[in-house]
Amino acid sequence: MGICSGKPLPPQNESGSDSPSSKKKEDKEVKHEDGEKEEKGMRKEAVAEEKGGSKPWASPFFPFYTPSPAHSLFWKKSPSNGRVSASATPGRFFKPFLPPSPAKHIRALLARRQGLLKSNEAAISDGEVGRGSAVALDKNFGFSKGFESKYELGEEVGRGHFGYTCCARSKKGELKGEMVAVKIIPKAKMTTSIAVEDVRREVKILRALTGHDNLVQFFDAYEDSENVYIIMELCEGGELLDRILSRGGKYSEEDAKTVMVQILKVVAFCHLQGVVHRDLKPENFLFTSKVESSQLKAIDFGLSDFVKPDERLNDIVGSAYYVAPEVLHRSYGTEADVWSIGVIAFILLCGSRPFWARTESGIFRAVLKADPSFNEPPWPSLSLEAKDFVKRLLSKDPRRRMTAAQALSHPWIRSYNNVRVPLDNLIFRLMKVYMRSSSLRKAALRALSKTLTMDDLVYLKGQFSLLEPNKNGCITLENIRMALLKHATDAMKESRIQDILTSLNALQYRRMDFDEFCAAALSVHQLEGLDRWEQHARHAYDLFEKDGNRAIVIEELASELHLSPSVPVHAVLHDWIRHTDGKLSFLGFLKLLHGPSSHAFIKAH
Ligand SMILES: Nc1ncnc2c1ncn2[C@@H]1O[C@H](COP(=O)(O)OP(=O)(O)OP(=O)(O)O)[C@@H](O)[C@H]1O
Ligand SMILES: [Ca+2]
Ligand SMILES: [Ca+2]
Repeated sequence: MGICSGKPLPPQNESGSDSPSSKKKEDKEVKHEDGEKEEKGMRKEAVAEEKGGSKPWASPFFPFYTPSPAHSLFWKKSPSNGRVSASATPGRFFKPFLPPSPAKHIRALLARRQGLLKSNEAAISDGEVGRGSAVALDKNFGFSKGFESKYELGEEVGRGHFGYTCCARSKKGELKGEMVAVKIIPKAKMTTSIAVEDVRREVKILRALTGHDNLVQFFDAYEDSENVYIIMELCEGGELLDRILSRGGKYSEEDAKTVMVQILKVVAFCHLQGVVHRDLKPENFLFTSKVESSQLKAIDFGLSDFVKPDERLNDIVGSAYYVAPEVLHRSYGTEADVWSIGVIAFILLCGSRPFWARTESGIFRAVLKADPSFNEPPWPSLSLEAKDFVKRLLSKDPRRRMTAAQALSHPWIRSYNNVRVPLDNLIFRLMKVYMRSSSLRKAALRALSKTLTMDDLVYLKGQFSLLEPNKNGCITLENIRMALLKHATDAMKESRIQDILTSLNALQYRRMDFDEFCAAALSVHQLEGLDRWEQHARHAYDLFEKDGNRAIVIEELASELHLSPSVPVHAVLHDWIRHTDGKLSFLGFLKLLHGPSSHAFIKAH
């Protein structure tokens, strides 16, 4: 079955960051994957386009793009009526003004959901042999019945790979007379248990998270023998992608901030609730109305999942242009969403995609290896803060990447309308490791915390006050429990609060003041990613020398860092201890800051 998309495919004639020499291999890879015809067809078209390319930018709109059907319904003046116009597609030399286009899902994702992977590929892909095979599927969801008696279905307003959305009028109940949106997912399309589970989770997550200002409001879910019907608020302003395109790609910094703040708020909220969206892209944000300043709403939780703070997911999910490197490495958490937001931010500010190539594997290579350029126009004319903001979202190492809550406290965003920053799960993860650390490591972190800048402290102060310290300026485990309960939805109440509290058990018999909180909740990895890291570290080491450094023997240091017995500790740790007095050297100090070693730590040495 071909993959049905409600929109034309993106132009395929741009030069990506992948090398031409890799093309042969990609052609081969395409043969194994679903969407082969589509890709090949597009390639032919691309060649034709390259030969006859004419200047597309005379029009404020991109002529190859047909907006979603929602446009014709809600937008009086649609920015484009035309279908793909081969001759008008931008040519190679128009880079860097490559407009974004509707993103396709990663092919392996679709293949798994359609049961198209060969059984051994499916097994390798995530060790779930047989999940994709044709065992009788239970397509009963336990949703309400009698959709037709409650709603009068109207026109289609949008379409995706998994379902199509219509507007509808409510005939009964609280919403009587009101217009709603109904996402209809045909059961016939659910050919694997993965596809069925996706729908189950989509509704469960929507139901649990509904209520946030920037998340589409969920009303109910229905089913009959043919379809699942998800009833939501009707967003009449169209997709963010359509707005980006109708503006000719670029947003002023102020306008980009308006969009970014709303995206970050809803994503920070999802992450706190333990939900990762996994498909953030401009198509999945809708405006509530045609008014330029109308609210933005996140939709489409079809690929979303629950993830615990220390859990790593491994299935490759999302849309190629927006997928984070660690997703391709099959070990990721909520940070992957932040990467996608970085891609959206990059597009908003400069009008083109940071990672582009002709084929899916080319895009993946770019995501893994290429650094987007911030030297080409319009970047030199944008503020340093805007660039720093985008770079810190597009950090390849997820541990160095800002969280959504941190991004809301970044200087570029912070100045915007006094944004309220929500509680950040990251602080609990870091506090947990801190609480389990030796007094030597705590002293090292405390020294480092004394070198934090005002910007770092703004975020930490905000987080500390969200935990509502007692009058004496200290937090206890009870404060954390209350703060978590206050911010939790049903999604989180399931298990996570208890998990977090258990992980912080060491706080049970003591309290923590702000100074110690800074040492506990700072991220060494994030600081390491900054240009000024060397200065920070040197300064911190000087402070540590004055107050904290002590003599330590190699064996003690090895056990402190949880080095496995197989590591030749004397050879490895030789330079970490100063020979003159047996105290930590600067190198040892840096290693200790990282805390108990991971596998990667030992390998990296
Ligand atoms: N609440 C809504 N109000 C108005 N339009 C909506 C609403 N929800 C969805 N749509 C429209 O329907 C389209 C498809 O919905 P959605 O993205 O949820 O489907 P999907 O099949 O999961 O898509 P995808 O291929 O991205 O996975 C959206 O892009 C949007 O244009
Ligand atoms: Ca979608
Ligand atoms: Ca979807």
